[in-house]
Amino acid sequence: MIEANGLTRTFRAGRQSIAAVRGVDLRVEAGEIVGFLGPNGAGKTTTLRMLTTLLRPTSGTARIAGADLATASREVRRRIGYVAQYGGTDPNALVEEELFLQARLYRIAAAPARRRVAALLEELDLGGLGARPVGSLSGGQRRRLDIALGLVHEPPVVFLDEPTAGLDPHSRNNLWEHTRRLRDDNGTTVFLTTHYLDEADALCDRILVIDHGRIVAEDTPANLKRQLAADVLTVAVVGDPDAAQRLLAGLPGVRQAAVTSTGDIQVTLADGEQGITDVITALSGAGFGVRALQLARPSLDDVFLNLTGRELRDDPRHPSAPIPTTEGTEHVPAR
Ligand SMILES: Nc1ncnc2c1ncn2[C@@H]1O[C@H](COP(=O)(O)OP(=O)(O)OP(=O)(O)O)[C@@H](O)[C@H]1O
Repeated sequence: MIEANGLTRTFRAGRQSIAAVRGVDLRVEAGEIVGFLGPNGAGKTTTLRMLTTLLRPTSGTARIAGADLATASREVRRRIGYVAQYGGTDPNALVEEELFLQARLYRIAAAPARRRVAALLEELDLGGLGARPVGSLSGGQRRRLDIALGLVHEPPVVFLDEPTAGLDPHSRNNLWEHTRRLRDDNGTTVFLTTHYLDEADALCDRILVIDHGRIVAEDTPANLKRQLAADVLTVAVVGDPDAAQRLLAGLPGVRQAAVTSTGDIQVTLADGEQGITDVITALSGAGFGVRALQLARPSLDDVFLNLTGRELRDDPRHPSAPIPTTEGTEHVPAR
């Protein structure tokens, strides 16, 4: 559904040449939800702007929903929805007017446009808000309107730029639910950028990590965690911890075993779920009792740090604690 080869963009800033995106290859299948992550300045926005025809690549090619970016950019625009980080909607316009206008801009005739608006209001949980001025919506409602505006022409692919930035946790969950539904009910392909690793983990089938203009990793969240960060098991044994440590250090699947200052044994495992069984079996076979066990699974933060040497959330523009919106709670209807 999205295929890019060697996508490159260099900017000129005075005498300087800035290689923002340096040969990005990517492939997104129909119906996938793919998260595009990277530290500040990594090249996410530049890539997104190229894929959505807003910026011409310096070199490289891409096809979106079957249309070539360079030779059929108008067709690309027709086949994609793009939800920018800051929607430019007039705050005084009414919600349904905005949607209707957008539908008309896509040359949808008046009667079907009205039907489409009604369906979208329902789909994105905005029923009853059609006659409200856009400026009166809460943060979560506003983001859902932005998404509805991007979906008016029923595009098979939608690009979301930081869809939940600044929303409170409840509104973020609600938006994830809507994004999943887009894919599950309509088969829409979703390509999104995010600064929230928990969002990428919870929502995305696959993650692409970009750093210094190049893709440095791509896989499912689970595989990335397995490959790039380890599970750590802390065991408290009844018996001599040094002897237990020597025993555990020799087990297959154990990368490292060390006795901590409190006399526990910290075991780094390639695969925590399998490893925990092997550790217990080996300890009890050698006559050690087990007083306590604790397994720490890696997070995408660990993966990210390993890959880029940087935290994803070290930018004050993207605080780790989401800024609450005026809306306290939003109802996610049971499905
Ligand atoms: N119009 C421009 N002129 C010059 N340099 C630019 C321009 N746009 C982006 N850059 C540079 O290209 C690099 C990549 O920027 P880009 O905005 O794509 O990163 P990003 O990953 O989206 O970052 P952020 O998370 O901060 O939004 C940065 O070094 C940026 O300063």
